[in-house]
Amino acid sequence: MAPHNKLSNSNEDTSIPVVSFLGPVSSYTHQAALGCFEADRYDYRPETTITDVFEAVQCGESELGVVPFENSTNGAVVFTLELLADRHNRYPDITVCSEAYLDVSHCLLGRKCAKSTTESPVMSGACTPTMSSPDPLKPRTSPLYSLKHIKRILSHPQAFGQCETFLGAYLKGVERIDVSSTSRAAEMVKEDTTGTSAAIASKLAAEIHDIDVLAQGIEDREDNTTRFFILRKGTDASACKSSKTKTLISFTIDHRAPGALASVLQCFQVNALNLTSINSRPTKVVPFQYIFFVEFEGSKLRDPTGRVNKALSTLTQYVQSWRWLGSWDDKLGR
Ligand SMILES: O=C(O)C(=O)C[C@]1(C(=O)O)C=C[C@@H](O)C=C1
Repeated sequence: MAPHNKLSNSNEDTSIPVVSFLGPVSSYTHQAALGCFEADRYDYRPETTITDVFEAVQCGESELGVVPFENSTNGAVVFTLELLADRHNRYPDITVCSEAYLDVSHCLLGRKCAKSTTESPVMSGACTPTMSSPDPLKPRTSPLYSLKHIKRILSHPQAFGQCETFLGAYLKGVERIDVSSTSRAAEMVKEDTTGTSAAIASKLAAEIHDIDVLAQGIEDREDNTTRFFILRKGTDASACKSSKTKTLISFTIDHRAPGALASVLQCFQVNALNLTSINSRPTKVVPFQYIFFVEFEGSKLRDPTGRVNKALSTLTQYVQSWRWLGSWDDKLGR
């Protein structure tokens, strides 16, 4: 990996690789990055948006980038898919070289209500069975303090989608504001002197920004997990060391040709390659036509049976365009 970040002017090469991540510090992406790269061997650089991470890697400012890809409760991170779709060829050299899984447990962060810190939190009527909702979902946790003073909730849109049951029960109808990350939400709540804003963010964000934890474990599911991609520029032939690997491709097809998508998917079936995810985003050329993303088990870079490269060469006859987006070691369950 080419070193970039010079620490001194001496002839001795003391440079360390830069890792960009969706910041600010204490975002879940930051926590995922910390689990992948030893803090003393890498220069961590927080970026404001996922786009900034892609740009830093593409222009060579950063050797590696960490971005969220999907969540087990709320699905794909559309911002990342949009960038991987790369409609204007802005990130031609970006590939996925690794992945990381992080258990995600959210807190509601804010200021305890000055008047009612001892008041027991009041449960809304959302859990009471009604004619229209005879079997309402029960949140996994209840607030530690009253939430009566909360007028707005800030978070990353992904995090809102992972906490719907808690929000529906205790903060129904409260305004939601989408921000670039959960840690940015925590920063903004810290800055709000009225004390009426709350953030959905991590416990680490509460500690770093010195704000109160009003509720914890507010995610809908205990097994809430987010998968992150590690990006690099170009190909790292040594990215696939394990016997379990994954590959991601994107492609477009002729939407008028019946069975075009089925023909592409069949290339994987006939080569006994198991699919692990399928996503799509609009082409933004013709309405309701899509760029597809298919992820499957196997590596283009280390392909002893030749099945991956066979599938990839066969699918070229069914697609209008396609792109290999990377092969890496499967980290699920490790
Ligand atoms: O906002 C953050 O802290 C992030 O790192 C982003 C992100 C995401 O986009 O999925 C990461 C993990 C959680 O799923 C919620 C938000």
